[in-house]
This record gives sequence, C-alpha cells and structure tokens, in this order.
Amino acid sequence: RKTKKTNCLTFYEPIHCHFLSQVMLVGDSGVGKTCLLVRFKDGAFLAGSFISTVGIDFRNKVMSIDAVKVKLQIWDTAGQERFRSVTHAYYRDAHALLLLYDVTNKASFDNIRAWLTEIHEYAQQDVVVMLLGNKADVTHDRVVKREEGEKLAKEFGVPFMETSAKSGLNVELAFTAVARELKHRTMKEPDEPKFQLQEYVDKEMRTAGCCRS
Ligand SMILES: Nc1nc2c(ncn2[C@@H]2O[C@H](COP(=O)(O)OP(=O)(O)OP(=O)(O)O)[C@@H](O)[C@H]2O)c(=O)[nH]1
Repeated sequence: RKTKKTNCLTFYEPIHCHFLSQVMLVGDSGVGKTCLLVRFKDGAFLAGSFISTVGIDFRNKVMSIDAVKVKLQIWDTAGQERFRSVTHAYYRDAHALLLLYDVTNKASFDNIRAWLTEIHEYAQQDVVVMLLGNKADVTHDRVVKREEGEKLAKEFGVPFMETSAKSGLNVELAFTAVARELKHRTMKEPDEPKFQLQEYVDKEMRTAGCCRS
C-alpha cells in the first residue's frame, strides 16, 4: 500500500521508503547556527574566527527513522538583519524551524519573541518549531538559565532543549526529534496519536542521563 504524500511502500519495503523535508535554522547572528549544522553533518566543531553566513546556505543529511529514510535539506540562514529579506522568502517552504539563541548572549534570547512573530508571519501555520539554547558548554559566561528557556518555550507552546555545537550535546537529538515529528506527520495512520516531541526529547535525555537538573 502506498501512502498519499510519499512513495513509501509501508508494509512491504519500508527501507525503500523516503521523503524530503526542509529544515531551516534561524536566530540572531553568532548564536551558532552554522556550527550546529556542521556538528550534525560532519561531527566536527568549527573553532576559530567567526565567519558570518551570507544569505543562505544548505546541506543535506539522510536519517533513518524506524527504517524510513528521511532526507533533511537543512538551510542555514544568515542571522544578520541585512539578509532578513532573503530568509523571509524561504520560510514558506520550510517544514521545520530550529530557532536558536545563545545562552551567553541575553539579547539573542530577548529577540526570540521577535523571531517567533516573524515565523508566525512568514512560515506555514503547521510548521514544526523547536527552540534551542545553544553554547550550553559555556559555564562562566552563561547569562540565560535553562529554566528561562523552558519558560519561554512553554509560553509559546514549542519544544525546547539546550545544545552545544562545541561539545555535541543534544545536536543529533534535536535533528532526530524533528525528523521523527516530520516522518510521523507524513506517514501516520488516521487513528494514530500525535507524536509528542517534547516528551520524546525529555525521555531521550533522561536515558542518556543528561541535561536535566
Ligand atoms: N562555546 C561555544 N561556541 C560556539 C558554539 N556554537 C558556535 N560557537 C561559536 O560562536 C560563533 C558563531 O558561530 P556561527 O555558527 O558562525 O554563528 P551563526 O549563528 O551561524 O552566525 P550568522 O551566520 O552570522 O547568522 C563562532 O565563533 C563559533 O565558534 C557552541 O556550542 N559553544
């Protein structure tokens, strides 16, 4: 039996099943969007001087979710204000948005409300949004507590976790969770319950024994 939106043969050949999803990284300049993507794609950290993204860049990564191949096309957007009109044009086609702030930069956290307004204005209504507090490896210069991130995410009804492109903390998990949500939305049976993204990440973090104090 073929599913409607994909070319998946769900019962007979699940491994041949695949679909493409667009995931967009957004947030202020310098929060670590490019580094998060490089960590996810190549397993490395871009140390050294900070080169700001110009316009938009993208990379693909195929993930296997329950024997289904989910190809993520990940768009790394420029956080700088002067490229905003370029990024606006891409929102409409995004299936998921990873919205980042930097836990060592209060302004990047305060700007999350403005980013969410912009998402509301330009993205599809049912877009998956996840808030990420990046640079969680930094201890001495941290100015945004994890609880503050959780509170803001709750207020806007979006899932949340802290990440570190430097140490790799929760990077794979953030993309896996989004890929699972997208796979679920695309392939779910009518009577199947909704995928609970926050529950999934909390459970995975508990299993890994990390990140919740
Ligand atoms: N300690 C630490 N530094 C990080 C982390 N992620 C990124 N950085 C540093 O933060 C700076 C900015 O990272 P980028 O990934 O280029 O930031 P960006 O959000 O892509 O910036 P724009 O392209 O201007 O939008 C770089 O100097 C990185 O080395 C992290 O998780 N921990």
